[in-house]
Order: sequence, then structure tokens, then C-alpha cells
Amino acid sequence: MTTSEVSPAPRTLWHITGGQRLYYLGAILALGLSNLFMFGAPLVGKYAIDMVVASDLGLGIPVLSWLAKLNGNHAMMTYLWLSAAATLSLTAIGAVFQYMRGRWAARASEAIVRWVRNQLFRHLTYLPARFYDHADTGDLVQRCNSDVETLRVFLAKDVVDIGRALLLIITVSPVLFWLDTRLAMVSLLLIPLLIVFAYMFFMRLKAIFLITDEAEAEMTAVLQENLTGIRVVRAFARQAYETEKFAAKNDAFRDHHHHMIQLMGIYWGVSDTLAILQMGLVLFAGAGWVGDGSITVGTLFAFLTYLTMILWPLREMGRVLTDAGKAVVALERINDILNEREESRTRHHPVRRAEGRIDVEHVSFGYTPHYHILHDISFSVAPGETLALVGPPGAGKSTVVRLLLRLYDYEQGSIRLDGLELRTLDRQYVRQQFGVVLQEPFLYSKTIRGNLLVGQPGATHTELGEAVQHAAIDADILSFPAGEETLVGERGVTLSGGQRQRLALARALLHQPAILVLDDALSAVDTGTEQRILDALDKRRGNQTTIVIAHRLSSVMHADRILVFDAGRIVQSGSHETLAEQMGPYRNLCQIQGHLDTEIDRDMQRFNLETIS
Ligand SMILES: Nc1ncnc2c1ncn2[C@@H]1O[C@H](COP(=O)(O)OP(=O)(O)OP(=O)(O)O)[C@@H](O)[C@H]1O
Repeated sequence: MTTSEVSPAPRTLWHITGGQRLYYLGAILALGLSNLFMFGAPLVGKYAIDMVVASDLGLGIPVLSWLAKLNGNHAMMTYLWLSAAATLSLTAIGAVFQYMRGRWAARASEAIVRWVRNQLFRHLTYLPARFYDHADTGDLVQRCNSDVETLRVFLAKDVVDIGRALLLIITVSPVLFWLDTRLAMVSLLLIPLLIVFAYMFFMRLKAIFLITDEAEAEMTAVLQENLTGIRVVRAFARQAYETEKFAAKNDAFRDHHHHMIQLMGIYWGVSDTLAILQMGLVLFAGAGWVGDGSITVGTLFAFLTYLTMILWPLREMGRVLTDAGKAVVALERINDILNEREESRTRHHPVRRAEGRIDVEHVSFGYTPHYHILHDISFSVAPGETLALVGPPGAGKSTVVRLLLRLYDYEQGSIRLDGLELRTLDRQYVRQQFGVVLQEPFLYSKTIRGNLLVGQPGATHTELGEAVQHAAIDADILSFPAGEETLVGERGVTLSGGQRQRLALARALLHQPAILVLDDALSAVDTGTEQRILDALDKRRGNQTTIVIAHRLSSVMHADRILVFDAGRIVQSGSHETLAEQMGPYRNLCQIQGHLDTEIDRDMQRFNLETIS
């Protein structure tokens, strides 16, 4: 038997690009080649201008001049045509490489994002119940959608754009220095300032993005909570209150977003001024040097064209760095989830179905340290037996079931399933042995049949029929126009509370569990139907161990044994007959419910008499 705590290592942007770096390399190389071809174009222009200004074919690009001379008298014109064709061809080839860059970068980013999404989803399904005790669903959805999308945008475009800016500086600088050292130094004068400014801006924006993202998550949480609980909101006429609450979150998000856009505005303003200043400097110095004949007009043209080419992506660095900041924050938020420890895994997985024997010995448990909900609980259930748990709300009955399902791990005492210590058993195995029906069962937004088959995907028609009959939902299904194919709506909203409970019971019965748990699962069912279900369960007695938690006496009185809980302790234990005769909480319960039943009978009789007369 081995136990392992699974928690993926924190991931950086570098880590997550792991399997796709070859594609990124390809994209950056394609970009480099595209730059190379595109940068050829201004050089062709420079030589053409210089040749035309000096009316000297010897100043042109040698190959083009040689080709032009073949056309005798029209050599000059031919050179210009050839220059135009060369410029077009270089740009077109550059564009093909640009396309390859886009394609490979998109392929890499989509693959990474798909992997991150799958990782997140898989991880979320394995996180312990304790995580969900404090998690905010809206915030989790935001992290899985918005934050992953932020990451995608960055990976699809910006990673390559950073490579592009670096490549530009590396490839263009030597050409500039080759053309003219002085003008090259002037051309690059303000660029460090632009880079430093972009970096400072990035650091500032990163902090603001975190606040904005959190504000968006809070807004999503209110939206999600309201949509899920829309019926409660309406029933309590809280629309105005909730609308105001949402508006406040929306305003907060708008303000943070606005602040971010304001900062971006400042950035674009300053970076544009720096870029224009840089162009002005080159034009001013270049014009002077053209005037004294130390450089040609063509060289100045080439410098200005190259500068435009470099300055645009460098200015874009602000946006790229902003996206990088957002991506870093988004990844941190994704990592917050991935860093949560998954449920411990225990590999001991008996091959057979459990017989259903449960032994609980001296178990104490609390959801938080030092605050026990259960105190020294001990009981046993033999295979096929029916055990009932009764007691006031909050006494700890459902907590016992959560421990049996290994949703939470007990630290004190021992729980054994078929004699095997529960915490040494594979959680998946343990949960497969149980069929649990809750007071508010979760139904999927699909057909009745689809929901039933969740219990046993390969169930036959006969098995389905038997399960719905035992759960007393058969007549209801027949009464629906679409029968088993009726859609139940999200979480089963189109069904009544009692129908939802009975459908969940049929689903659990279909699963044929070794242990069936009904946790207040018949509370919304009328007494006649309840009796029908209990009779059917009685006939299946040998098939499974049954644990019934209920407040109604009629649900528990036929159990083999009844445990009475109070404030996390078992205060009484025995059969209905024994307990009903002992002084104590169970007898009080019988008296109160007996009294209520008598009153109900009396009211019914009076009502019938009044109706008849
Ligand atoms: N996830 C949780 N985190 C912290 N405390 C919890 C959690 N679940 C339940 N509790 C607390 O544990 C106590 C026992 O709850 P439990 O659900 O076991 O009661 P119960 O006897 O089943 O009540 P009911 O009859 O109302 O279903 C309660 O005080 C409850 O507030």
C-alpha cells in the first residue's frame, strides 16, 4: 500500500511552453527570415534613389545594374522597374514567412492552453472537499476561463513579438552601422529610454492588472451566485438588492479597468513622443550630413525607413509587456489552484465488491483543528443490515457519512470497511461501494434516462424499470409526455423536490451499491410514497447495507438498529421497540411525532366532515 500526496509543481511561463518550444523556435526563425527579406526592400530603395539622383547606373545594386544595361537605351528606366519588382518580391517572400510565424505560434499557443485547461479541470476534480468548503465558484470559473484566455493571447502573439523586437535590434543595428556609424548612433539614442520606460510601465501595470482581475472575479462570482440562486432571489424579492450589489462590483471593475486604460493612454502618449523625437533627431542630423555631402539622400531614406520599422515594434513593447504582466498574473492565479494539494491517493483497491460491513471505533473528528464535531463515535453495521441515524439538526449525522465516503479523513479512531482500514483504501474504490442520495440531490441537465444511467452506464431496460419502480418514480415518468426522454433542466429544476429525490434514489439503486445511504433523502416525499419505497428497500435488504438518516420516525422505525445523535455523540442505540420504551430523546421524538400525527388525523377528519356536510 502506498500513499502519495499529489500536487503539481508551480509552473512558470517557461515551464508551460515546455513541449512547444520547437514551434516557437520555428516561429521566431520564420520571423527572422521575414525580417531579413523585408529589410532588403529599403536597401533596394536607397540604391535606386542614389542612382537616380546621381544619374549613374554604377551606383545601383550591381546585379540590377547589369540586368538593366542589357536593355540598352532604357537602362535607367529598366533599373527602376527591376527595383520595384525586387522590392515587391522581397516583401512577398517576407509575408510568406510572416504567415508561417503566425501559424506556428498559434499552433504552439493553442496546444499549451488546451493542456493548461485540461490540467486545471482534472486537478479541480481531484481537489479535496476541504478546498471546496472555502472556494468561490465564480472565482474558479474566472480563473479557468478569463485567466486562461489572457495566457492564450500572450502565448499566441506576444512571445513571438518579444523575439521579433530582439531580432529587429540585432539584425537592423549592424546594417545601420554599416550604412553610417554617426547616424546609426543618433538613430539608437532614445531607444534605451523607450525600453526602460516600457519596463517601468510593465511593472506598474502588473499590479493594477491583478486588482482588476480580482475585481472581475468578484463580479463574476455575484453573477454566478445570482444565476444559480435566481429562484431564491425572486422568492425573497431581492432583485433590487442584488442588482445594486452587482452594480457596485461592476463599478469597481470599471474603475480599475479605466485606471488601466488611462495608464495605457499615458504610455502611448509618451512613447509616441519619444518615437517622433527619435525620427526628428535622425531627420535633423541626417539632413545636415546630406547637406555637407557626407551621406547620400538614399542613405537617409534607408535610415528613416528602418527607424519606422524598428520604432513600431518597440513602441508595441509597451502593449506586449502589458500582456506579459497580465499573463504572469493570470498564471499565478492558475497556479494558486494547481498548487492546492489533491486528495491523497491510496493504491489499495480490492478487486471485489465490498460486502458492506462497517466498523467505526472511537472516531472523533472536526472540520477545523481543535474543534470536534464528532466525539468518540463507535458503531458497527453487518452486511445487509439497515442502520438509522436520528438526532437534531447539526448533530453530526451527515458528517459520519462524509467520513465513510472518505470526503474528509479522520485522524482519531478507526473506520473499517469489510475489516479494512478505510484510510488505506483507494478513495475511488470506497466511493464506488456507496450509493448516496442526498436531501438536495444534484441532477445533470440532461434527460431522465441520461441521469439514471449515471448510476450504471450499461444498465439494461429491465434494470432501469426495476430501479424506477423501487424508487416509486415509475408513475411520474410515465405521466411525462416524453417519458424517460424528458429533459430535467439545470439541476433538475423542472422536477418537484420529491421527484428529484426519487430520481436520485433510482440512480443510486441502479448503481447496485454495497452500501446505500439515504441522507434525509425522503424528506420531500409524501408518507404513502415513502412507505412504498421503504417496502421496496425492505425486499432488497439482503442486497446491500443501508444507512438511513431521517427526521421522520416512519423512515427509521423499521431499521435493525437506530443510533440517536446529539451534539456529535451517540446518546442512544437500539431498535425502535427498545428505544421507544426507554426514557430519552428517542422517546421524546416518538411522543412529539405521535402527537403531531394525532393532530393531523384529527384535522383531516374534521376537514372531511366539513366537506361532506
Ligand atoms: N464543510 C463543513 N465545514 C465546517 N463545518 C461543517 C461543515 N459541514 C458541516 N459542518 C458543521 O458540522 C456540524 C454537523 O453537521 P452535519 O451536517 O453533520 O449535521 P447533521 O446532523 O447531518 O444535520 P442535519 O440533520 O441538519 O442534516 C454542524 O454544526 C455544521 O455546521
